[in-house]
Amino acid sequence: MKAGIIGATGYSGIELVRLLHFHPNVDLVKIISNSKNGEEISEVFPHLSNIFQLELSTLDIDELAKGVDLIFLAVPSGISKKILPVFMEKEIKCVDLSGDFRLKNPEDYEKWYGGRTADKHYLTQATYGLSEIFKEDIRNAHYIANPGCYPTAALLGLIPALKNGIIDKDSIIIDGKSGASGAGRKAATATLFAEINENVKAYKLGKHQHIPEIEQILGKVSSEIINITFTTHLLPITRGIMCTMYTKLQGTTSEEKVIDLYKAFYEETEFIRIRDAGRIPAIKEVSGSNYCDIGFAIDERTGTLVIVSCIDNILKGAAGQAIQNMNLMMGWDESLGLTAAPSYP
Ligand SMILES: NC(=O)C1=CN([C@@H]2O[C@H](COP(=O)(O)OP(=O)(O)OC[C@H]3O[C@@H](n4cnc5c(N)ncnc54)[C@H](OP(=O)(O)O)[C@@H]3O)[C@@H](O)[C@H]2O)C=CC1
Ligand SMILES: CC(=O)N[C@@H](CCC(=O)OP(=O)(O)O)C(=O)O
Repeated sequence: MKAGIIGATGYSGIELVRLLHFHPNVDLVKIISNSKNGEEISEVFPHLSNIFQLELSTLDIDELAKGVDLIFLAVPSGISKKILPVFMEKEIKCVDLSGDFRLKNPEDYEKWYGGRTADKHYLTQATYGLSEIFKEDIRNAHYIANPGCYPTAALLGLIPALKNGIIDKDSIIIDGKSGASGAGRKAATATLFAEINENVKAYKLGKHQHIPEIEQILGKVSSEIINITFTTHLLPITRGIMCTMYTKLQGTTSEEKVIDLYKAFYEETEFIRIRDAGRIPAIKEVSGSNYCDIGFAIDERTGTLVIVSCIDNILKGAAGQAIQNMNLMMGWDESLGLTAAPSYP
């Protein structure tokens, strides 16, 4: 199958290039960049020297549509909503990594992202691609709204407890922490070395664009209105996300019972690893892989279940999950091209 990437020079885009080059069923034939038009990808990114050669070109939608079966859009939110509808009209399969097609309520998009949402006709055609939770919908989809990085970690950690009624839906607090690559490759003061090194900052308090996305999906799986408290922090590391989640338990239970429940919930999945009692995951234990590792602790004094969920933001939080969704859409094994173990340390 022939694939193309729009936004191949960004952090998610270049990770898609690396993963798709080694994917057994994909021929990566088009890589699009406005800023590096005409340059060889391995000249712009020397880590690909002697591995992958292809010239970057500017976006010509008609020409691109003629040459590929599937497109990945790895461009900023606000850009995809202008491009994806054109591919929808041409019935070319797409996986969009941006936030433009995730929120189904136009008012939410306007409030949290700013600007007008995509037309409803196109918005409703995009399937939310949280691979493990909406597998059957994704298998039948043509267009995927790939989840945000924080929502992937948070939702995979919360959904089994919420769906099984073991936590109070009104008591969800998510403490999210991300490496700097989550902010993308564009130059910005907030992600300068001198700003993040030996520092940790909280940001976008009560204003993060992933709040409505997490609430939308928790609401969908529980059929209830869910409001969360969500705070994000920037860590002095390159890759990785940790979401530590605090929720009140409904009644009493044990860590072993919670672990058994999660292991049963994710029994059929490839990339979720549920930790045994007392073994809390760390970012380094998933970095460079498509895994999401989840661990638990119960604070019996306060009746609180603490859930810790870790992913690599560029893999399971972006390019890795995008490929997992492509595999599902194409009817292939969902782990094709994604079997690398985490790189440690
Ligand atoms: N980084 C992460 O951890 C995650 C990112 N995402 C989402 O994935 C998408 C890509 O993110 P990321 O890789 O971090 O972003 P980057 O900022 O690293 O890269 C953005 C890419 O988009 C291209 N681009 C920028 N502006 C335009 C434009 N106006 N028209 C067309 N192309 C444009 C740039 O290429 P050029 O200027 O060369 O054309 C570049 O290749 C975003 O929507 C982001 O929200 C989702 C989950 C996690
Ligand atoms: C560290 C950092 O800045 N991370 C970004 C994650 C961006 C992202 O994935 O956002 P989309 O929803 O637009 O895809 C943030 O917190 O906004």
